[in-house]
Amino acid sequence: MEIPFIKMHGLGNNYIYLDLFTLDINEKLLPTLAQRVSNVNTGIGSDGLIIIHPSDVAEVGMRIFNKDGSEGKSCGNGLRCTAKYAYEYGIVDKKKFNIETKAGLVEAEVFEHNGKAEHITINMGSPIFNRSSIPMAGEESEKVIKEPFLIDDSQLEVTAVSMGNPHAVFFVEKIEEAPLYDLGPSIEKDSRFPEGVNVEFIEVVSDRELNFRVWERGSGVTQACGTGACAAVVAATLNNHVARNETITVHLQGGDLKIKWDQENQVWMTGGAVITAIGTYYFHDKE
Ligand SMILES: N[C@H](CCC[C@H](N)C(=O)O)C(=O)O
Repeated sequence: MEIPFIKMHGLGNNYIYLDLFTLDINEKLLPTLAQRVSNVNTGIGSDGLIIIHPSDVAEVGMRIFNKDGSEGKSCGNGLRCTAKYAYEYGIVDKKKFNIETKAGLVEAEVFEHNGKAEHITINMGSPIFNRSSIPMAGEESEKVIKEPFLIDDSQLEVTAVSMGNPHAVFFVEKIEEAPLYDLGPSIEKDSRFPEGVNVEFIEVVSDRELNFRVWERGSGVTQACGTGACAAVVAATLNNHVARNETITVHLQGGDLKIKWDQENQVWMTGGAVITAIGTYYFHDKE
C-alpha cells in the first residue's frame, strides 16, 4: 500500500503526518503504522505518527500515536505542525482556528511571514491537577506537589500535572545530570501511573527561565515535548519557582518554547514548526 506522508517537526520532536482530508485509511491500521514508520531502520524514522483529519467540531482534528503504537490524547509540538500544515495547505483560510484532539478543543493562531506559518501559538487549555484525573494512584487529593516518590532506590519528589495527557515533573540542580535514561523508563511504567506517564526533569534558571529534558510515554527521550513544557511551567509555578501570568522561556533539547499560564487559567504555548519532507511510504503487510 502506497501512503503519502508529510514529515514535520517542532523543535526536533518529529512525526510522520497523514492528511485524511485527501487520504483514506483504515484507522485499525494506525497503531501498527505508527510503529512501522517510526522505525529508523525499516521505516522512515520518527517519534510517532500524527493524523490530520476532518472534524465535526473544529476546522481540523489531530490524533497522535507514539512510537510504540499507543495513542496519546494531545501533543503540543504536533499541534503547532498541524496548524502550520492546515494553514499552508488550505485546509483553513484564516489565521485563528480550532483543532480537535482526544483531550478536547484547542485554539491555534498562526503568525505568517511570506505566506508561511513562521510560528504558532496554541492555547493548550487549563491544567488538570486532581490526582484521579492525572491519573495517579493514591489518596484522592487536590494537587500532587513535590510528593515523595521513591523509584529504583532513588528518593525523588514528584509534581504531577495533566495537560490532557499525564506528566510527572521532577526538579534537578543541573539539567545535564537529569536521570533521563536511568529513571525515565521506570517512572513511565510505574504502577502509580495507571495510564503511564510522560517524565520531565527541570532545572530552574530564573523566575522566567527553565531548562528541560523529557522521557516521553510511548516514545522515550525526544528533543522536545510541548505538553511537557506546559506541565513544567505549571509545576514550576505551583512550586513558586517561576512567576504566574508571565511568559516563561523553556529551553528544551531541540530549542525554546514560550509558555504562559495566565490569570484565566489558560496555558499558552508559542514556538516554531518545520516541514521536513513530503513523500510516499510503502506499507508491506509482512514486515
Ligand atoms: N508521549 C505523549 C504524546 C506526545 C506529546 C509530545 N510529543 C508533545 O509535544 O506534547 C503521551 O503519550 O501523552
